[in-house]
Amino acid sequence: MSTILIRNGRVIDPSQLIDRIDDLWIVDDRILGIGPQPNRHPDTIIDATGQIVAPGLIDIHVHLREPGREEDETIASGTAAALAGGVTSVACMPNTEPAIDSQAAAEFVILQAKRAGNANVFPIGAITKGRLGQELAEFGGLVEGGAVAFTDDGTPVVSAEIMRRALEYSRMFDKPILSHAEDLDLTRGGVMNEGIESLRLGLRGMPAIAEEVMIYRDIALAERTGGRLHILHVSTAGGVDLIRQGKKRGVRVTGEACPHHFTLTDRCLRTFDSNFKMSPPLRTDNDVQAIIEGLKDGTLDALATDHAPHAPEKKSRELEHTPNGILGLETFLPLCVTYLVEPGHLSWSEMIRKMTLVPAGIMSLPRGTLKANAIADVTIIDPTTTYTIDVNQSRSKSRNSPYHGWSVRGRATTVLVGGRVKYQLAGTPPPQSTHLA
Ligand SMILES: NC(=O)N[C@@H](CC(=O)O)C(=O)O
Repeated sequence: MSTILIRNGRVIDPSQLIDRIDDLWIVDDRILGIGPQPNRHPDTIIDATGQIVAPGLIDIHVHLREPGREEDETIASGTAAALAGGVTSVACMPNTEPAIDSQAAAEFVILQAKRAGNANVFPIGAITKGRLGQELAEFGGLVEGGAVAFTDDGTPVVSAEIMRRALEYSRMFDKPILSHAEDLDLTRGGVMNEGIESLRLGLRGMPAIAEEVMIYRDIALAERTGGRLHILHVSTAGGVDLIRQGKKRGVRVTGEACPHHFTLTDRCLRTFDSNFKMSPPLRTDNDVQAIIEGLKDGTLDALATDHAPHAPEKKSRELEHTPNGILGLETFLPLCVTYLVEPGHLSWSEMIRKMTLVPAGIMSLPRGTLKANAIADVTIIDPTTTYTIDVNQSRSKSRNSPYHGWSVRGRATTVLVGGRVKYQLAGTPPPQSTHLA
């Protein structure tokens, strides 16, 4: 038996409404409890004075690229990047090659994650076979193989009929359908948001309405079927409002926001830098404000990254030919601290809730809490440290971050997965053994 005491940190656990200076005790792979534990003696002590002790962060929108695109990322490299960002669990997207659309494919992901031994990985299954939008995938087999949700992310489900069936069928498994909300006719050929900036730059735009019509459709289908719908990477003011209205009507809909959609705008494209190209695209100041409002009033339930690594040779093509997407895992926490907590939009507890308890709830992951007997995934955060993001230090195989050189605040210093220290930021004092050498 091994007992770890994480001493004197500011323990923030939204699942128990805890935010106080206290000790956290771990025995083997489980949480023992918060506060004094009579007759217990730690084998190891981690001093968390001045730091925040939170449930391990969860990112439910991650592209790990394996199988098939190992030049961009592998399950090992992506989960190493997760740990360096304080993320102990990721749910990974099925737009791999081949797509994760079968029990065997889901099992492969779980096996590779076990081999890597970094963060926990929960695979997400495709809605349609091969993500081709034609025929539903075998949800039962996928669930059997460990899939926690379904999506064709990267592309929308074009057919409303198939989306309706997916929402109906998923009820049998109580798993959410994740919507990549995009009307492909409206976005065809676009490389950025459609608006005054695309006009100035002479670049083909993707209008906000392309996202909004699909969010509208999918909420209507969820309302009709009673299925559970989660809207991925919400980027538009109109989208936030549709989710808000849907929730008011009692539709089972949740939404997520990614850091790039509340820290950047389409003005960034003036540089023609491909690291500002992603799907959905960066929008306007008005949309950024709406996303922040949505996070504040609970319309946007979760924070997630849409970590989308692409190898340098792909991201160095001209804007029109470069793939969509940017890295997210290592910059997730500092961007949320710097742009949500520091300006006072969210409290620490509210932010951590959207990175732990809520995403765990959306995908029914047995994670996201420091309750006694829970799996001991813990992220220790230095809330005041400022540092400069250096993409060349990334554990990802790719380098496509628009945040290189940015000065940010807040960083994970020690990360435990299943009661084991899996990551320590360089310069962090190692855990102290209480036994004589
Ligand atoms: N979000 C992105 O910009 N890219 C995603 C897929 C997607 O387009 O959603 C990717 O897989 O690269």
